Amino acid sequence: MNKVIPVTILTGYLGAGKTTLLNNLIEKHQDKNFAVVENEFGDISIDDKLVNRSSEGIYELSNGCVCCSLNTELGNVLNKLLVSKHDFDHVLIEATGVADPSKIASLILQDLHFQSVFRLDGVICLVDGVNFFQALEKDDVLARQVAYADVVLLNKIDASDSEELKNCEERILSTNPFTKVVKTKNAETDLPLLDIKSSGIEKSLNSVVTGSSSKKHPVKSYSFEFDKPFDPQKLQMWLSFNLQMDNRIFRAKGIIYLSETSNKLVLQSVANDYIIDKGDEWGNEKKSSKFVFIGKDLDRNIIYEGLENCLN
Ligand SMILES: Nc1nc2c(ncn2[C@@H]2O[C@H](COP(=O)(O)OP(=O)(O)OP(=O)(O)O)[C@@H](O)[C@H]2O)c(=O)[nH]1
Repeated sequence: MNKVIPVTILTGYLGAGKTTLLNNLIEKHQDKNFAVVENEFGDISIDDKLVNRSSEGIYELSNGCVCCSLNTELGNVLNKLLVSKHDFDHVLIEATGVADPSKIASLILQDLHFQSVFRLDGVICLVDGVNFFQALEKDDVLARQVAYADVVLLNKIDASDSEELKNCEERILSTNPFTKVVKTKNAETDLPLLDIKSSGIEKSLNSVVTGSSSKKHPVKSYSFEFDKPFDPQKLQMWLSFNLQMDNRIFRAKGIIYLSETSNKLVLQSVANDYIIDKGDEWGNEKKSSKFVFIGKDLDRNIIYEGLENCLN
């Protein structure tokens, strides 16, 4: 297998509708050969389509998909899939109801071996429109799941009233202003959820209001824009310190403007890792850097001043 395989992570709190979405995606994309990685085999209601159980613990389905359980570390499971005889062109990982998706995402983004085989396509978070706020109060996990999501499906709209849904949507967007929120029943949507990487950080950052912040909850997001170019060394040091050593920022995205290059640089950070990739050429576009940071106990002014000190 020598093509780069997209990986989609499905997250969401217990019972939010992840399995429902997984089944929808498999049904809708008959052309794809999925490798589905689940926490526990049996979660997914596709048993009737099973045709055989291979010795490596990978289940082959009649539609060409394979399915295996996340019974050991994800790295081992992915390696097992890669060395298996099975051919697949997209990986769907259903993360456990209480998982922190950043751990999964950072394995794909940072592991040198996996980097060359997989690319993180997107993180889709299922939110239960009926009990979102109760789940939020229990712990940080749901806020983290929302913070990492490229798309949030605000599900079970049939069972929740419009006022409640409006509050949920506001809260989701104030936690993560660059996510896309789609209201769904049975996790059904026409919005493309796979191969969404191309929709880009840039577009999402452009829609973020500069300097926005959420209101009275611990997970906040702040966005910043700078017209002057950055000094690459200074910025690298600031990013290493704040993203790798300090645990308060748990998600960051950005477009970086350096005077040395005619291309944009794209920053992606999950958990304590970050990567900077070459983006499109600036062309005639007005050059500026844009960042969004999501995390807990963040101080907007300190971040702003820290970044300002890294300008040329
Ligand atoms: N009313 C309603 N029920 C839904 C909707 N979507 C899913 N459900 C139901 O909610 C229950 C949980 O859905 P799942 O898809 O299993 O949720 P999950 O996130 O995979 O659950 P866990 O794996 O236990 O965390 C099932 O009974 C679904 O049929 C919806 O939009 N409206």
